[in-house]
Amino acid sequence: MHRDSDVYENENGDPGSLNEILNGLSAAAIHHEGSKFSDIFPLKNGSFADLPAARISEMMKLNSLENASTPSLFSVVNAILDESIERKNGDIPQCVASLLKLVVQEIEQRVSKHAESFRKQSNLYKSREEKYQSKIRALETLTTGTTEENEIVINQLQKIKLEKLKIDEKRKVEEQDVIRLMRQKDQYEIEMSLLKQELELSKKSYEKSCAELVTQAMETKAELEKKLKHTESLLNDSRKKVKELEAFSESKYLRWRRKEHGFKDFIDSHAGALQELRAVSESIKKEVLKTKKTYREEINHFGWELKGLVDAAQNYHAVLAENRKLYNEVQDLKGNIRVYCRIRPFLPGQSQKQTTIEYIGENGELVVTNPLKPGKDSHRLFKFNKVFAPAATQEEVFLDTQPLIRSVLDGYNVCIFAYGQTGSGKTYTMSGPGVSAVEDWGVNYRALNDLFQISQRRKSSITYEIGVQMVEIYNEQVRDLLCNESTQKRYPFPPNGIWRTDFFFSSFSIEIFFICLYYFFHWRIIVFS
Ligand SMILES: Nc1ncnc2c1ncn2[C@@H]1O[C@H](COP(=O)(O)OP(=O)(O)OP(=O)(O)O)[C@@H](O)[C@H]1O
Repeated sequence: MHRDSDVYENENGDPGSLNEILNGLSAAAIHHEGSKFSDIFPLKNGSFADLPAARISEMMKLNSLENASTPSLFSVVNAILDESIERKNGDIPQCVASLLKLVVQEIEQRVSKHAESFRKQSNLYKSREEKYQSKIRALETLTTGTTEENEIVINQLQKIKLEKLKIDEKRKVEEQDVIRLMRQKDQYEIEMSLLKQELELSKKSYEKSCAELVTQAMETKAELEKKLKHTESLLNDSRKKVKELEAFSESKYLRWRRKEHGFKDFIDSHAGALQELRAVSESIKKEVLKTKKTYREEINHFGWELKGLVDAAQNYHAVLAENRKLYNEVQDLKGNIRVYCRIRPFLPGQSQKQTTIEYIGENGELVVTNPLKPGKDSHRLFKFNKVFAPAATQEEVFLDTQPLIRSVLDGYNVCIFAYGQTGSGKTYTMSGPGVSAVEDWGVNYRALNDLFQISQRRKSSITYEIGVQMVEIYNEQVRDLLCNESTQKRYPFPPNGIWRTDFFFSSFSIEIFFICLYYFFHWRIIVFS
């Protein structure tokens, strides 16, 4: 940085003009390293208002204004004011005001410095003038000496006069400069006073707006605090409500979740069932179509069969009569009365060696021995329709009588007569040793079971009316075993008195056991239309 003494003297030690000084100041400012003013203030292309507050404060701290030239400082001030007037409607921010203040202070300092330097220079010029005046006087005294010396002195005087003239001219120029600078200074001072006034006004308006803002801020703060308290209380209430709602929604969520699962399962199961139903419906449709087709075919076929059946029904009575005739012929051939013999095995405790059975033939022959009689009489031959050996089962005995029993369903009378001495096995054969096991069932149970099964199978076409009669012949007396009244028990029985539609079975310790089954039936001929 140039010192003040350097500014006001040129290289030869002569004082420089004000323009040079200013130029020197500008050059010094321009070549100052890292603080070129045009870099700090973008006056032409940029905008002062674009400068951030941080940048302005940085400039203020760096003393960048000391390095700036005075015209550039004035340009800055003008630019700030123009900018503020144009953009901010006269409002000047605090930072800008501070900067302006600094700029104005800098200008004031410089102006005072310049005035001081001008005073010093003026004094210097006055002292030099006095020195030259004394020199002139000395020279004038010398002129009174020798002419040569006088001439020399005159010449020197001329030179000095010339120099003086030059200096006077320079001085006049400098005085003019000083006057100009003084005028400029006055102008600047006027501008500065105007600026100061504007600054004061701006400051006042700024302070006023600041105060207003502060009161507003206070009011707003109080209001906000009030609102904050209200909001906090609301927030607390809301939090409580949120917690309650959360708990409620959680429970509701769980309940809905359970319901959803239930519905889902229900829907899944129903969807599955629906699919199955659809599949079943499809198959049923197909089946229905198929059945319709089959039904149509069967109807046709049935029509033909019905026709045959009607023909057969018309011929039934004739066929039945023929059947009866043939059956009778078979019975005649076989014999209407058939006699079977069943040999009871030895009872526990009876000796096996005491048997009198000599021979059992396949064709119903039976040879018994009597060791008490001699010769031919010791053997006796009996002839039956069939002889059942001691090992014969209840079923084998029944199977031989079954066709005969079934013929009652065709309208024939059948009688099974069991005869034998006490303990020979009549009850065993007809009823059986017990009813709990089917294999023990005797002829009665098996016959009735068989007849009921057949009547059940035929119930769609034939209705059977079944009656039973159970009588006892004992000591040449015939008695009704199913009658409760003692007067009517003995033979002759009242008309239809012995027919019972109930069944009654019991075992009897009697000599002769007799059972007769008589089935009434009537045909019901079904005619299909
Ligand atoms: N085929 C058989 N196999 C095994 N045991 C039999 C057979 N037949 C009869 N019995 C037995 O012989 C005994 C007498 O039989 P059952 O009572 O049937 O004779 P019953 O002729 O009816 O006599 P009653 O005339 O005195 O009534 C019974 O203990 C019976 O179990």
